[in-house]
Amino acid sequence: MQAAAALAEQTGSLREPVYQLSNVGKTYASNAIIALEGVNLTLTKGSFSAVIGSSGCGKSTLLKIMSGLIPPSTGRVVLQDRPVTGPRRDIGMMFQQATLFPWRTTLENIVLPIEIRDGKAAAKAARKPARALLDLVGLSGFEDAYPGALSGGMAQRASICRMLITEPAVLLLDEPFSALDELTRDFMNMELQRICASRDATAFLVTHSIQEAVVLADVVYVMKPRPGRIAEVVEIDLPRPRTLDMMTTPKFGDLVGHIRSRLDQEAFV
Ligand SMILES: Nc1ncnc2c1ncn2[C@@H]1O[C@H](COP(=O)(O)OP(=O)(O)OP(=O)(O)O)[C@@H](O)[C@H]1O
Repeated sequence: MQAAAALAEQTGSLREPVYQLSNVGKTYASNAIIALEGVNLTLTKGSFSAVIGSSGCGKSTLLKIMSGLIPPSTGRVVLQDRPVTGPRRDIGMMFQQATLFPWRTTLENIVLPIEIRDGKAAAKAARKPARALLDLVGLSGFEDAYPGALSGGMAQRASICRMLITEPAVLLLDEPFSALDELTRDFMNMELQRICASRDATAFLVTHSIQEAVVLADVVYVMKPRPGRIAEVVEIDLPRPRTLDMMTTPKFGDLVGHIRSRLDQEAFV
């Protein structure tokens, strides 16, 4: 019992649920494809979850439903006790590309969600917290730089700030560093862990990399296609903070090997 309680604490399952999906399914009307079936998952406060699966297993569909962009065909999606029926202020999103506007400075890009939501005066007031976020992600001094002058990693740091400025309850991360080179990606993953821990953020990551899922997540959801479903939930009981050195340990290798064995091999390199 004690061991179970310790594991539950480590994986965050003793903390309050933030985001809950119950029996979520999606059938696209245009082609009658069952993209998702019977998906159940709970994200607890401060937890980091990852979803991995071969191409076409429904990861994007799941993320679109979670972000409120498309409705599920069946089931319930609840964030902070309220059903998700469309895009919401308390949902933060980050994509593969930073999608910063090139004609706005870094600071102006970061406060843009506030400007759209609450107007120019509110965006001006948000400059102070935006500067604090730039400091958090190591971009102090780049407030007035235009995106063209930022590296790929720096641009993604700026988009982390833009995601965090509205203080979302959950962060939905769609392969945020997959366009970066491997070294930068590893480094940014460690940065993401640090930033999430410092804000007690609840995060959900879609990735094609088993290593990335294992090094970052408390829980990895392994998906399988036709119909898209969660085939296994793997708890990652590695200590925190995670380090890149951990990736060379036998325990890490065992976890990666286990997840790999559950996936359709042909979709992974
Ligand atoms: N808008 C849509 N209309 C019809 N079918 C769709 C639509 N979007 C996705 N699908 C189908 O749903 C299934 C799941 O697709 P989805 O894009 O969610 O998978 P994925 O795991 O994100 O794939 P990938 O890793 O290649 O991005 C696929 O069979 C796909 O063809």
